Amino acid sequence: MTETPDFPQPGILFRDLSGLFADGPSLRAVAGALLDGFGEMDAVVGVEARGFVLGTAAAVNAGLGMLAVRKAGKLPGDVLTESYDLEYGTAALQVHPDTLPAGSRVVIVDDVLATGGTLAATLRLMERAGWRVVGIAVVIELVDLGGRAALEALTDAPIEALLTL
Ligand SMILES: O=P(O)(O)OC[C@H]1O[C@H](OP(=O)(O)OP(=O)(O)O)[C@H](O)[C@@H]1O
Ligand SMILES: Nc1ncnc2[nH]cnc12
Repeated sequence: MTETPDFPQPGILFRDLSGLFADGPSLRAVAGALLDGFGEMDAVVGVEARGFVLGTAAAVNAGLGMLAVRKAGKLPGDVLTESYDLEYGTAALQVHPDTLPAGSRVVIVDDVLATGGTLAATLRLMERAGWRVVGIAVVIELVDLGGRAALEALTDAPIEALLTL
C-alpha cells in the first residue's frame, strides 16, 4: 500500500492498493481472505472501480458471480440510483435491479471504508433491489473517519476489514 498526502485534494491522505492488485500472490491471498467468516452467499457485489478488482477476485475464488454497482451514467436501461458523499466529494451509484433474484444473499466488497458514504449508498441500493446483505468486506478501514458506525446504523450484517488504520 502507498500513502500519498493531499491527493486527490488537500488534506486527504490517499491509500492506494494498486501494488497489491498488480502482485499475483498478494491478490490471491486477499481474494481468499475477503469472504472468510461470512455465512452462505449467492453473489459478491463490487463497487466501482477498485471494488471491481477485489470483488471479482473474491467471487472467482469462491465460485460465485460478481454484481457491479456502477458510478452513475454507465449502466443502460432501468437503474436504481443513490447519491452520497465520500471523504473527497459527492457521487452517485447505480445498479440494475433485475440482475439477481429478490432475496439473494450478497456480500459487498470494496477496497477502503472511510466515511462509509459509498458503502451506505450501496446498502440502500441492495435494500431497494430486494437483496439481503449478509456481509461487508474491505481491505482497509480508516477508523477515525467513523464509517463503521454509519454502516451499523443501516445494517446488522457483519463488517470485516483485513487492515485497520
Ligand atoms: O467511505 P467513503 O468515504 O465513501 O470512501 C470510500 C470509497 O472511496 C473510494 O472510491 P472512489 O469514489 O474514489 O472511486 P474509485 O474506486 O473509482 O477510485 C474507495 O474505493 C471507496 O469506494
Ligand atoms: N483516504 C483514502 N484513500 C483511498 N481511498 C479513499 N476513499 C476514501 N478515502 C480514501
